[in-house]
Amino acid sequence: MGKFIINGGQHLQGEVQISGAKNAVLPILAGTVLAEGECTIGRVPHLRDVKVMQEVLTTLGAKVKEEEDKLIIDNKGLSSYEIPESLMRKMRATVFLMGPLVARFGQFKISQPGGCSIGTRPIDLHLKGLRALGVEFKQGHGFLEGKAKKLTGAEIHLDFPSVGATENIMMAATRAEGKTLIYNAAREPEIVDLQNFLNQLGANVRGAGTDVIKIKGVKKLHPVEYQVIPDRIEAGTFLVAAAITRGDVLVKDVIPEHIEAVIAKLTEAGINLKVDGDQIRVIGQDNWKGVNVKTLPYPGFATDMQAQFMTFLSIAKGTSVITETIFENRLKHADELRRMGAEVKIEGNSAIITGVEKLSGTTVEATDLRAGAALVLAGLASEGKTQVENIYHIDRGYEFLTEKLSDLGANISRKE
Ligand SMILES: CC(=O)N[C@H]1[C@@H](OP(=O)(O)OP(=O)(O)OC[C@H]2O[C@@H](n3ccc(=O)[nH]c3=O)[C@H](O)[C@@H]2O)O[C@H](CO)[C@@H](O)[C@@H]1O
Ligand SMILES: C=C(OP(=O)(O)O)C(=O)O
Repeated sequence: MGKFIINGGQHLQGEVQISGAKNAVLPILAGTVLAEGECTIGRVPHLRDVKVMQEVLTTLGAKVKEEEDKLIIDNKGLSSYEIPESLMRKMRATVFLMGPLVARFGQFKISQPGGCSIGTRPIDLHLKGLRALGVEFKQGHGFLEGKAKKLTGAEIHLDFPSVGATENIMMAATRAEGKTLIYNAAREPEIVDLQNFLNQLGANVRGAGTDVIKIKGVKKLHPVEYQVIPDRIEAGTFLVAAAITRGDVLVKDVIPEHIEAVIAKLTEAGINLKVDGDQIRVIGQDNWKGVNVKTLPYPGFATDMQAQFMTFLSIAKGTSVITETIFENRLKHADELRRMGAEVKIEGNSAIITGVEKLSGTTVEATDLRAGAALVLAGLASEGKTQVENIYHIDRGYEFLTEKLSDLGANISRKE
């Protein structure tokens, strides 16, 4: 298993280009199943999760070709609606295929996805929504089958604005007869991106970005070329990397409105940010102050930026409180940051952070994707050598991370 070796202390300088969004591309790739023919998806990041989705589509019978940052997916010959357990295990995002498969084949078979280190992550809201559209489920030992003789539009009230449930229901409803209304829908930018993609396929989806999404079912969808949005979490991570190393970095190809909550918190901490179109420049300085952060559904502060902020706040002046409200077990990075000298106390779903002057390099372990990113940031900011282990988690969500950081002057290398 690979590790990163980081010799901290460099001030990052230069420009960095943000890649396509992992959380946008995964449902969109699943959504290509809806259209019989060849879809070309652009700005696809080279990530482990994307590879797994490619493998899943190929297993279902699609022909997938890679051309630089494009994936060309020919779904004409799709012959299977069953995802093998070995692939389901590799990635939770395979659940996004429930909606598209039931819309195309009237059925699917997947293995029941488990939780992961950040929480139990049930899929009850996905199932509730699909059931309302007419899907009947059979759950067996380790598998979950869904079948619908016919999909019919329905009014669905989500108990929580789940991103994945909203996406699955949207995709299934594109081919349902009549109108579907999703109330308390998730409002994340990736939902808007999925709506734009589906509408280009010929679907009739309105309201993404608000908490009510309306879908009028259509008979047929056709293949398209589509480019996914830039990754707001990767962008946020680079903003923190620049600030924490007291650097001067221009983050390019970002949609600033997508990370307003992150920009607001960095600004409140005293970091100097200049937003200009689709670029954000961070001019780091020596001191910044602690701030309180509470993770919330969009447009609140993203849970996927929480770990990176814990690193940032661990060397801020004063005390900060981070409250994680989305996932029940997403503060594990605190243990690893403590090993690097951070002072973090966990109380329930909150982390109380007393800023220290500096962190010191040591060997730490990435427990999940963003925890891993937080440890890389800690390594960049700390004195001495940091070894981040289990970086396969980080490979799920950051394209060319060592290359991008090295180009900014970081001393980071990868050992397999
Ligand atoms: C691939 C992708 O897009 N992943 C993102 C997506 O995950 P994901 O779609 O899994 O996140 P959800 O919004 O569904 O989950 C949020 C909360 O709702 C709970 N829940 C969800 C579904 C359900 O049926 N029942 C239920 O109880 C979850 O356990 C969690 O506590 O949104 C999360 C929240 O912004 C992000 O952290 C993930 O990076
Ligand atoms: C939790 C994340 O992703 P996933 O839902 O794919 O596990 C993430 O991107 O931080």
